[in-house]
Amino acid sequence: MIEIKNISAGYLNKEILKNISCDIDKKDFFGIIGKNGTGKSTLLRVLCNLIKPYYGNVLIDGRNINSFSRKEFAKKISFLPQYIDTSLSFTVSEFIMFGRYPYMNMLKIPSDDDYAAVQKVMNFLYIKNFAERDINELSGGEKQIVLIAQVLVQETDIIVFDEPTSHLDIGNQNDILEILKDLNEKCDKTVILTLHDLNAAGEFCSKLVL
Ligand SMILES: Nc1ncnc2c1ncn2[C@@H]1O[C@H](COP(=O)(O)OP(=O)(O)OP(=O)(O)O)[C@@H](O)[C@H]1O
Repeated sequence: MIEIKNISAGYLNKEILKNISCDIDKKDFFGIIGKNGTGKSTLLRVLCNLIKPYYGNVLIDGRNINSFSRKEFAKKISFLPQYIDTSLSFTVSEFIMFGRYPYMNMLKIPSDDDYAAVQKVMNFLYIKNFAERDINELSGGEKQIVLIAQVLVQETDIIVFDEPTSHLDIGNQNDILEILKDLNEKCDKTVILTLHDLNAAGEFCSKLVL
């Protein structure tokens, strides 16, 4: 259970979110919709502890998110931002492995468990055949699935996506949303996402906030 309590937040002294409260249940496929620039990404950043609110709190299972260590928090909640730089050259399996950072020791050498987790996610998303390809050679839709793989390999109960279907054609949008729905229904993940497609939001989300 996530409780967003009376959040006011923004950038420098520009307040974007004013007194926002809502509860997100463990089983929710929770959609956030709204016009451009209304603060959807800002709310996700607050939820993922990337920016501090001016006022208010976010609690996960009754615990204030400020009380988690970075690694502890990264095992609880994973986040796929709207824009992510994939310009550096990595193979798909190397790129997915970055998602295992909360489980690695100071030397950052992947363990057998880390390799097994990457394989498991690639099997789940049917992308094993991409494993050795350079991430920059993939199409937009293929890359999006690899980004989701990196989030999943973090093995958190809560996954947060900022517009996971933007820039995708309708077929790919649907495929991605079906994957997220499976994660929610079959793998018991709490899914929180922003969407612009109101039809898709209505079809897939169990709860929507505007
Ligand atoms: N890093 C930042 N520094 C300063 N202002 C920002 C920053 N990020 C966003 N903003 C401003 O905060 C407001 C809300 O932006 P935000 O990205 O949260 O909106 P959004 O609802 O997610 O928009 P969109 O649907 O276009 O992605 C906008 O006015 C934006 O210009």
